[in-house]
Amino acid sequence: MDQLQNKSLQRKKWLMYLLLIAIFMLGFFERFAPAVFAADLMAEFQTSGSMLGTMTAMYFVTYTALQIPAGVLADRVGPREIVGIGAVIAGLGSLIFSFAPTYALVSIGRLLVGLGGATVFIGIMKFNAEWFAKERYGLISGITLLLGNLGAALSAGPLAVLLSYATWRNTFFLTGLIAITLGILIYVVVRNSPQEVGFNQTQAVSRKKNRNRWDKELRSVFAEKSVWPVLIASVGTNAVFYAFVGLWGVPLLTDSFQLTIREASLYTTAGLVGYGIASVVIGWCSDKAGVRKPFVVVSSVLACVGWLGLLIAPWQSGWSGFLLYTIVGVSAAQMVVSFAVVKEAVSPLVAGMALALVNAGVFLAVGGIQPLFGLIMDMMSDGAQVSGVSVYTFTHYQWGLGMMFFISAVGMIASMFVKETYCGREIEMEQKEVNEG
Ligand SMILES: C[C@H](NC(=O)[C@@H](N)CCCCN)C(=O)O
Repeated sequence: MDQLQNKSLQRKKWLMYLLLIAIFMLGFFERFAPAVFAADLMAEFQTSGSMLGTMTAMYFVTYTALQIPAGVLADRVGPREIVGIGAVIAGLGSLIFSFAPTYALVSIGRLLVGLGGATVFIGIMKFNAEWFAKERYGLISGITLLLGNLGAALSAGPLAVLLSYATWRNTFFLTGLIAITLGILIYVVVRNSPQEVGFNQTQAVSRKKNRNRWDKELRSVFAEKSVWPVLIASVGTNAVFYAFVGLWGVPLLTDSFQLTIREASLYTTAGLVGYGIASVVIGWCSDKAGVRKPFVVVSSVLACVGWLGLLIAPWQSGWSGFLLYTIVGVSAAQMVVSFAVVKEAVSPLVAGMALALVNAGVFLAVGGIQPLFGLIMDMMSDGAQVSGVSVYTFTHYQWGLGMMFFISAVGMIASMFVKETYCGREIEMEQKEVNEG
C-alpha cells in the first residue's frame, strides 16, 4: 500500500469511527436521560415511582438480553449492518417515546431504544478489532469507553439546563431524528473491515475457509476457558463499581455523614471521572508495555484496597472519602484491558461473541449486586423506618461494603488465572501456524 492509499484509508477509518462513536454517545445520553425527566414523566402519565422504574428498566433488560445475539450478529453479519439498523430502530423507539400518549406506548418506545441500542457497543468494539492495529486496541477501547461516558455526563448536567428551554418530548423527538440519520449514514459509509475496501485479501480468504456454524462458534466461546477468569475479575472491579455509583454510593454518604444529595454526587462523580481518565491511561500503558495480565491483576488489587478502605478505614466525608471513591472508580477501568484480553484470546471470527459475553456478564452482575446490597442491609437492620422509608446507618452500609470487598477479592483471585495474550501477538502466531500447516 503506498502512502497516498494509506492516508485515504486512515481518513475513511476515522470518519467511520466518528459516526459510530456519535451513535454510541447518543445511546448513553438516552440511557440516562429519563433520570432527568423522572418528575415530568411521572406527572404526565400519572405513574408511581415503581412504574417509572419498570419503564426505564425495560431498556436495561432488553439491552442485556440482546448482548449475546448482538455479538453473534457482529461476527456473522458485521458492525455496519447491525449498528446501522440498530440505530434506526433506537431512533424510531425514541420518536414513539416522544409522541406516546399512554404509559404502554412510552414503554414500547423505551423497549425499542434498548433493542436498537444493544447492537452499538459490541458493533464498535468489533469494528475497532478489524480496523485498528492490535497494538492500539487497548487505547482505542479506552477512548471509546471514555467518550460513551461523556454522553452519560451530558445527560445529567447540560440536559437539566436544556430542560428549561425544551420539553422531554422535544428532546426525545430530536434524539430520535439524529439516531435515524446516523443509522442511515452508518449503513452507507461504514465498511466492516479493510478487506471490504480491497486490503488484506489473503486474510479474507483464509477467514472464510475457517468459518463454522454460528451456534458451534458460540458454544466454542462459552467453552473457552480463558474468557471466564476475565469475566469474574471484571465483576470484581467494574460491576461492583457500577452497582455502587448507580445506586448506593450517594445514599451511603447522605445517611452516614448527613451530606446533601448534591454534595454526595460529587463523590460518585469523582469515581466516574477517575474511571474515565484511567480507561484511556490503562489502555495506552498496556498497549505500550505489550502485556495485559499485570494490568488486570493490579487493578483487581486496587479494587480490593478501595473496598477494604471503605469497609474498615476511618474515612470521613472530605478528602479521604473522595480518595476511596476515586480508587474504586480507577480500578473499574480494568474493563478496557478485559475487553482487549477476551478479544485477543479467541479467534477474530468470534471476537464479537466473546466481547458480548463479558459485557452481558458484567451487566447481569450489576443487576444482581444492587438488590443484594439492599437485601443485606435490610437483613442487618432493625427495620426502622421514617415515613415508610428504611433508615440505614453506616454500620448497615458496612455489611453491603463487606459484600463488595468479598466480590472484589474473588475477582482478584480470578485475575491471577487470566491468560497473558501479549496484545494479540500470541493468537496471530497460532493462526499463522494453522494457515501454513
Ligand atoms: C460500554 C457499556 N458497557 C460497560 O460499560 C460495561 N463496563 C458494563 C457496565 C454495566 C452498567 N450497568 C455498554 O455496553 O454500553
